[in-house]
Amino acid sequence: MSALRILARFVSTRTLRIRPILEIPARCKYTQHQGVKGIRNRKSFFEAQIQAGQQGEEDADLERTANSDLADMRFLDDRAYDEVAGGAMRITRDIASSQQVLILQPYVKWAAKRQNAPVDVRPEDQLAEATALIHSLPNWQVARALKVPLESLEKKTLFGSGKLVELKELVAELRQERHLTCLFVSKGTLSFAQKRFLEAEFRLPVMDRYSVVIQILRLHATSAEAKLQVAMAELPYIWAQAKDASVTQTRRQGYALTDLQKEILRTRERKLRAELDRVRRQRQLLRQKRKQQNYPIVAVVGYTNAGKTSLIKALTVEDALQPRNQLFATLDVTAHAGCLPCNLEVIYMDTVGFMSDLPTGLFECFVATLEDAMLADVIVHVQDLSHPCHAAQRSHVEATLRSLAFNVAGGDSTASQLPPIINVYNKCDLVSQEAQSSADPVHHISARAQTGLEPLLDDIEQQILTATGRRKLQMRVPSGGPEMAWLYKNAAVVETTADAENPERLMMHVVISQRTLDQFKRQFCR
Ligand SMILES: Nc1nc2c(ncn2[C@@H]2O[C@H](COP(=O)(O)OP(=O)(O)OP(=O)(O)O)[C@@H](O)[C@H]2O)c(=O)[nH]1
Ligand SMILES: [Mg+2]
Repeated sequence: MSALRILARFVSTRTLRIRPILEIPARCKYTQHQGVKGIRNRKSFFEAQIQAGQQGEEDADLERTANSDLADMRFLDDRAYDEVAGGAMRITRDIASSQQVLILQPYVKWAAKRQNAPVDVRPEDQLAEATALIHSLPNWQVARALKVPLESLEKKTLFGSGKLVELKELVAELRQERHLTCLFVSKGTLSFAQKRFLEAEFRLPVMDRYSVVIQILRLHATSAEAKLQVAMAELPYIWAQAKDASVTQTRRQGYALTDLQKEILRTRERKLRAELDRVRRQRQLLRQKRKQQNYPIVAVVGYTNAGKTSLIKALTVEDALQPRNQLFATLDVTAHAGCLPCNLEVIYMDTVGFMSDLPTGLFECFVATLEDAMLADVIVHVQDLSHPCHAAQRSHVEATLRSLAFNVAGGDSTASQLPPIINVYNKCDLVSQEAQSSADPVHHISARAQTGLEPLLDDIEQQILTATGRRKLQMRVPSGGPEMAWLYKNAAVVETTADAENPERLMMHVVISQRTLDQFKRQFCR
C-alpha cells in the first residue's frame, strides 16, 4: 500500500480554501539538533540578502561584477564627448547649477490636428507634467509656465511672428525680474533648426523634453547599469541633431559634427554597447538563478510618480526604499523580498516609470531592465487615480507593455504574451469616494495611508499560485520528523496545527509547487 494516502477531505480555515490532505507515515522524532529552519528565520536571512541587492554569495558576486566595475566605467568621463553632447543637448556637466526656467507648453489649437496627443490629455495637464519635470531637478526653478496655442508644431520657427514678439517681451521682462537662464519648450524633441532659431531669437539656451529628461536621468542614475543606459540614451539625440544640422547646412553656426567628433561618438557607442552587453549577461544570470531558486516574481510597473516604490515599501516594509515626489526617481530595476498571506516568499521588482511624449529612442536603452518585468509571473500596474490624466497614463503604459512584450518575443506577435496584470488605483486618499467607483476589476488603495492592501495581497497570491502552478495543501506529518523540517525548508508553511485524531502527527498547511511535491514524495513516500 502506498505510504501516501490522499484523503478526499476538504477543510476550510481562514486562509486556506480548498486543499486535499496528504498523510505522511510516522517517522523519527524531530530533535532540536536537526534544526528546523522556520519560515521567519528563512525570511529574515533571505531578506537581509535581498535588501542588500543580493541573493546569496554568488549573486552578490554577480551584482558586484555588474555594478561596481568602476575601471570599465572611466571612459564615461570624457571631456571631448561632453563638448559634443553639450552642443547638441544644451546640457552642462554641472546639473546642480541653479536655473531659472521659462516653460512653454506648445499645443495645437484644433483637436482634429492633434494627431499624437492622447485624447484626454489637456494642454494644462501637459504643462503640469512639464513643471513637475523641472521640479525634479534640484535648484531648477520655474520662473513662469504658460501654454502656447499653435497651428502646427512642425514650423521651422515653431512660433508665428506675432507670438514670437509677445514671447520676446516676456523673456526680456523675466530676465529683469527673475534672472531667467533658460527656456524649456515642452515638446518631445525640437529639430536642430527650431532650437537654433529660438536660441538666436531669445538669446538663451533652449531645451526640449528629451534634453530635460536626460538631465534628470543623469542625476538619478546611481548604478553602473543605469549610468550606462543614460549615456546610451543620449547618443541617438546627438546624432539626430547633427543630421538636422547638416540638412539645414548650419555648419557655420557652430554645431555640426567634425569627423573627429563623429569618431568620438562611435567609439563611445562601441564601448557602451560592450559594457551594457556584459552587464546584461550578468542580469540574465541573476534572472536564471532566481528562477532556479523558484521565487515567484511580481513586477511593479506604471507611469512615473504613480507610487510604485511606495507600494513595494508598503508591501515589504522595507526601510531602504525611498519614494520621492520626483519624476524618474527610480532608474534601476531592484528586487525586494516580500511575503504573501500564505507565507510564500515573492520578489517584487521595482521598475523605471513610463512617460508619454518622449521619443522612443530614449527608453529603448531601458528596455533590457524592463525585460525582467516582461518575464515576471505577475505584473502589478500601479496608477495614480488622483492624476487628472490617469486614463491616458494607463493607456500609455498598457500600449508600451504590449510593445515591450512584442520586442521580448523577438517580434513574434503570437509568442508575445504578457503575464497576468493586476490593476491598482493608488493615491485613493486624495480622491472622493464617487471618483473611486469603477466598473473594472481594480484595486483601490493608498500606499501612503496603507489602505486596501490586504485584498490586493490576496489577489497577488491567487494570481501567483495560478501562474506558478502552486497549490495549497494540508499535509499530515509526524510531529518533529524530517518531513516537517523538509517542508519548512522547501515549501511555504502557512500554519501548523495539532492533529486532533493523532497526537503524534501535525497538520501542516503548505503552499507547494508540483515539482517540490514530487521531490517530497520521492524522498518520504516510498
Ligand atoms: N497622497 C498619496 N501620495 C502617495 C501615495 N503613494 C505614493 N505617493 C507619493 O507619490 C510620490 C511618488 O511616489 P513613488 O513611490 O516614488 O512613485 P514611483 O512610481 O516609484 O515614481 P518613479 O520611480 O519616479 O517612477 C511620492 O511623493 C509619494 O509619497 C498615496 O497613496 N497617497
Ligand atoms: Mg520609484
